[in-house]
Amino acid sequence: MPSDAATIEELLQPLRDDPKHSAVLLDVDGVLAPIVAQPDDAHMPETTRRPLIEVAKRYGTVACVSGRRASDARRIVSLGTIAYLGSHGSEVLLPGSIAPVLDGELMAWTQRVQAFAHDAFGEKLRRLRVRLEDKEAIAALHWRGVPDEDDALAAIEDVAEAAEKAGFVTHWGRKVLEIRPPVRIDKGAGLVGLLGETDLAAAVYVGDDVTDLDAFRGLSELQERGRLGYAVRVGVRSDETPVALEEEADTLVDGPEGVRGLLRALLL
Ligand SMILES: O=P(O)(O)OC[C@H]1O[C@H](O[C@H]2O[C@H](CO)[C@@H](O)[C@H](O)[C@H]2O)[C@H](O)[C@@H](O)[C@@H]1O
Repeated sequence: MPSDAATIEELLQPLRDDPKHSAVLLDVDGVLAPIVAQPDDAHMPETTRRPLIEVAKRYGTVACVSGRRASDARRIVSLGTIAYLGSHGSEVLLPGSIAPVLDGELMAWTQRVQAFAHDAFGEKLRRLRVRLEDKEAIAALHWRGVPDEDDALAAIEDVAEAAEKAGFVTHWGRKVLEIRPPVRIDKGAGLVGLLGETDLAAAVYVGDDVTDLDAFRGLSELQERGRLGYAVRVGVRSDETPVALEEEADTLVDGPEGVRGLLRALLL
């Protein structure tokens, strides 16, 4: 992160100068929706929804980019006029669409991923109160808030090792292990797919986790391709902030409250 960090208002000025040719790109969990123990309980507060509705009216492109299924991200954000990139950029749900466009290569793995996950999710993980999230081609094991997080993590590390041996790819997020197919899943590639044919003056991406680093790099790729002028990468600080996110972000804001402030700053 640059040491002579400008204020968020200053960093967002190029977007405010040309909102119709600017993109506002937002992660969901830990950014718009505060982190909670049960993924199904996540929601975006009304105090965030109000400025987001105004941002969606003013800016040319507004999209949520989530590790969740695109439809799940839209359920949480509950705004039909913006785009959703789900499953870490692999699914595209355009504004007003009923169903997402899915990545065929990824979806072809659903049965194999789910079979592995259900076998792995045995008596031991259940006793430790680990939760299994079914995202079709991706399976997620969550241990946030279980009675013994250390024991749960140790058991999940064993599952990760077995998953890698079985040919899957594992990815660690905020108190979650994802078991993924060995195909490219990348928020940056998703963004380049969504915006690669659009000429943008400026864009901001806001994220809180390792998977968001790919989105930061996606902005750089759009710049290198000459499709995007100015880019600002915003990290969302928490007690779980990955070091790499702090290093690669242009600036940091504090939690979903800080994101709300950023949305309001886009409307100044
Ligand atoms: O890319 P995101 O929109 O940030 O999605 C990342 C993961 O978010 C969810 O898990 C995280 O949030 C949960 C609810 O606050 C929390 O309980 C969990 O510990 C976090 O890892 C979601 O369940 C995952 O599928 C997403 O990949």
